[in-house]
Amino acid sequence: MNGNSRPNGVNGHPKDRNLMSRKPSSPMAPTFMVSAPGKVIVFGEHAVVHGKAAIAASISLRSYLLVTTLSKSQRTITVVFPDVGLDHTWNIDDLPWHVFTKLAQKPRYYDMVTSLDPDLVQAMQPHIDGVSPHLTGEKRKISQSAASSFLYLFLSLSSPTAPGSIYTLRSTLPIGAGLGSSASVCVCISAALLKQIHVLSGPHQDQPEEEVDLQLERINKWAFVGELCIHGNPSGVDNTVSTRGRAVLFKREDYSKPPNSRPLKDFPELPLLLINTKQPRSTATEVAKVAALKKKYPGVTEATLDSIDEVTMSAHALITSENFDPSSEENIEYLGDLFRINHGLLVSLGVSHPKLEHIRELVDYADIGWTKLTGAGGGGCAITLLKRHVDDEAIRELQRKFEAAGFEEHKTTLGGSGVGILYPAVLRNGTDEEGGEEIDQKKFLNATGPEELETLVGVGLLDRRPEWKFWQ
Ligand SMILES: Nc1ncnc2c1ncn2[C@@H]1O[C@H](COP(=O)(O)OP(=O)(O)OP(=O)(O)O)[C@@H](O)[C@H]1O
Ligand SMILES: C[C@@](O)(CCO)CC(=O)[O-]
Repeated sequence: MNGNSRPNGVNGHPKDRNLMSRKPSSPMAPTFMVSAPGKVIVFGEHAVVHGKAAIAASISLRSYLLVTTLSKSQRTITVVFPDVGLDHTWNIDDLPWHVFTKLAQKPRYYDMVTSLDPDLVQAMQPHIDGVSPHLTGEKRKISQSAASSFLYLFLSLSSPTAPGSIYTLRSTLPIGAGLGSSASVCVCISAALLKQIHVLSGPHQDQPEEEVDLQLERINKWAFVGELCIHGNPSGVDNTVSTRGRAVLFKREDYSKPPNSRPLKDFPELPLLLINTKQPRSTATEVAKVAALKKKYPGVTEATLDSIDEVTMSAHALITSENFDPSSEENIEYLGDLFRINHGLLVSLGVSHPKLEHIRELVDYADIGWTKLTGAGGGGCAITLLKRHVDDEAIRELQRKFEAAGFEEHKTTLGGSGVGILYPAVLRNGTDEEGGEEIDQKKFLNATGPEELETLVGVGLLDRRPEWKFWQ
């Protein structure tokens, strides 16, 4: 462990924490916040890792990262990610900047990085080993992988002269449930660090489309690098939809080139139920399972992945056709059939879970829709596309059965905004504070649960908060 690292440990509820000692004196920049959404993969998970197409849409559950710049004399960076029990401080001067003298060249913020640098990963390791000593097993791994992703991006994008800062992250997304929690965190980290090194312009009204696109691509590229630290082998679909929001058709055939991602304008507001098995799993493990299957049965696995590609492209053709009408029974049934087929193919790839099958069975018995797993599977979430004209009581009955089985329903909407910024971190929030309510770390950490967090800083669904700005 790096002797100068200071593992602080998160003990108890954030409300108990005395954060006053952290309050910066004469900060060098205003406190600001960034936010990015999670996603559902509607079609094509796993196949997308192997160069096939996927359709994904952003959801209204999001991560929020508050950046507090310290005074000039405070030469530390602190990550406070209470959702994963992470609270750690590094001295900026002790970080392994020396590794860049060995590397051919330090990556520049506009470079395209498609793999992790093994020298940097190795040099970082002693600074990660001491993170979250109060946790053990899987919990420690989760906490350390979030720290790795942050530190890799910090070292790549910042410099030894970076201002001391505190990065506080909270999310309304369930972690490791297939809803892109890691991607939304990585998009937040990328956007915050790029903002701090002053290489993001806007967002502002009338910003030309190409300029907006450039900023989003910059954020997306580094978010992908963060995902590399967590996942091992991400396709990039999650960070792309988290950065850009709305819905995309995504394909990455050649990992050394940028992916092909096409926005899906007017993505339909499909009548979906989003059910969480609450069975924990890791995306990296599920992705590795498919890779192992492909190695063992290359022909069969490739044919299965090709079939998933056909399903995705068939759904895409329907959704983008002129005659598509989401209120048409025939169209919904067509998409429903594709849900069922896509799920069956994922089952044969070995990435379902008995609890996901239980959700599917309950929906099938009720005969009110079509179900598929979403995200990496192995647990996590399933989505059910509801049939037209389903009786409300039948849905309530099903919801009771989900609850009795220990599953959780997430209420969310599809296709919202991508990465956004609140600069400075001040919201009107209906308070008497002159100029609005300043969001400081204490208030941010004290918000209990997703609802309070949404109320305090949420991007806002129905009553959009005008202070949040988006590149769009
Ligand atoms: N709220 C959070 N705070 C800090 N780190 C987080 C948070 N949410 C996710 N992470 C990081 O992301 C990892 C979870 O990523 P994983 O890919 O396994 O799940 P996911 O992104 O939710 O699912 P999927 O990739 O299937 O959509 C955690 O191990 C942690 O490192
Ligand atoms: C399983 C996967 O296809 C989706 C995870 O949300 C992995 C990826 O695309 O990186």
